[in-house]
Amino acid sequence: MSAVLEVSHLTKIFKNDRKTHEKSVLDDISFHVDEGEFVTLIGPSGSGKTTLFHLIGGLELPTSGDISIHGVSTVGSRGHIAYMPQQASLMPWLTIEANIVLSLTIAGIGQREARELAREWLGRVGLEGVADSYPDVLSGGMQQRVSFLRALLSPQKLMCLDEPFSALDALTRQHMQAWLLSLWESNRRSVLFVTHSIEEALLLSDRILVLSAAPAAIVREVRVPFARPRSETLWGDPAFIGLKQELYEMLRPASAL
Ligand SMILES: Nc1ncnc2c1ncn2[C@@H]1O[C@H](COP(=O)(O)OP(=O)(O)OP(=O)(O)O)[C@@H](O)[C@H]1O
Repeated sequence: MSAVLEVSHLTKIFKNDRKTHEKSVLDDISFHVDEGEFVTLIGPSGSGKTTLFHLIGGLELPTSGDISIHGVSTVGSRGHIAYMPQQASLMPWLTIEANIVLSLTIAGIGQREARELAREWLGRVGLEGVADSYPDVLSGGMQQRVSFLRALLSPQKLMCLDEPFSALDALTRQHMQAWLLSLWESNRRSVLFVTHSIEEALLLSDRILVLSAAPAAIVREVRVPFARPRSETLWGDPAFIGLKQELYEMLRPASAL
C-alpha cells in the first residue's frame, strides 16, 4: 500500500512576537496514512492536534520536519487536503446545494459536474429535500452531514476531519458515527481523524495514534482489529471493551493515577 500522507519528524515551537517566550507543541511527530486507510489521532486537550492539522493543511509552518502528500512535500502549501472542521461552517447565504458546489468548484471541478455530483450525493444520503434550503433551517447533525459530503466529494486524496461531531448531542453523535461509518466503508477515502472519544476512534479507525500531552509525541499506535463492515453492536464486544480500557489508561492524566 502506498502512503497518501507522510509526516516526518515534525516539530512545532510557537514563539511570541518578541521571541522572548517559546512553547513547544509538537515533538518529533512521524506517521503515515495509507491509501484508503482511516487513521485517528487521539490525545489530551491542548496536545497539539489542531496545530498538526494546520501544519498538514499548510496554514502554519513547522519548526522542522516534513509533510508530503503522494510523495510530494507540501509544507506551507494549501489546497492539498479536504478538510471538515468541528463546526460545519456552511455559507449562510447559499443553499445547501450551492454550498457543496462552491467548495467543489474552488477545488477545480467544473460547475456542471459539481452540480450533478452535489444533487446525486444529497439524494444518496437522503438530503435531497434540503438541497434548495439555507443552512439555518438544518439541524446541527444535518449541517455536519453536508459538511462531510463537501469533504468527501472534494478531489483531494486525503480527508482531514477535526473533531467533526464534538458539537453534537450524544444521540445525534451516535447516529452520525453510524452514518459516517457506512458511507466511508463503501467509499474508502484516506482519512485522518481527530477525536476525544475513545469509542468513536475504536468504531471508525483502522489505526489509532495516541498523543502525549504537549509537547505532543506519538506514544502508542493501536491497530484496531475489528472486521468491517462494523456496526455499533461492537460496543458490547469484550475485545472492544478491553481495548477501550487500555486506551483510557493511556490517556488518563498522570495526576489522576
Ligand atoms: N499561534 C499560537 N501561538 C502560541 N501558542 C499556540 C498557538 N496555537 C496554538 N498554541 C498552543 O498550542 C497548544 C496546542 O493547541 P492545539 O489547539 O493544537 O491543541 P488541541 O490538541 O487541538 O486542543 P483541543 O483538543 O483542546 O482542541 C496549546 O497550548 C495552545 O495554546
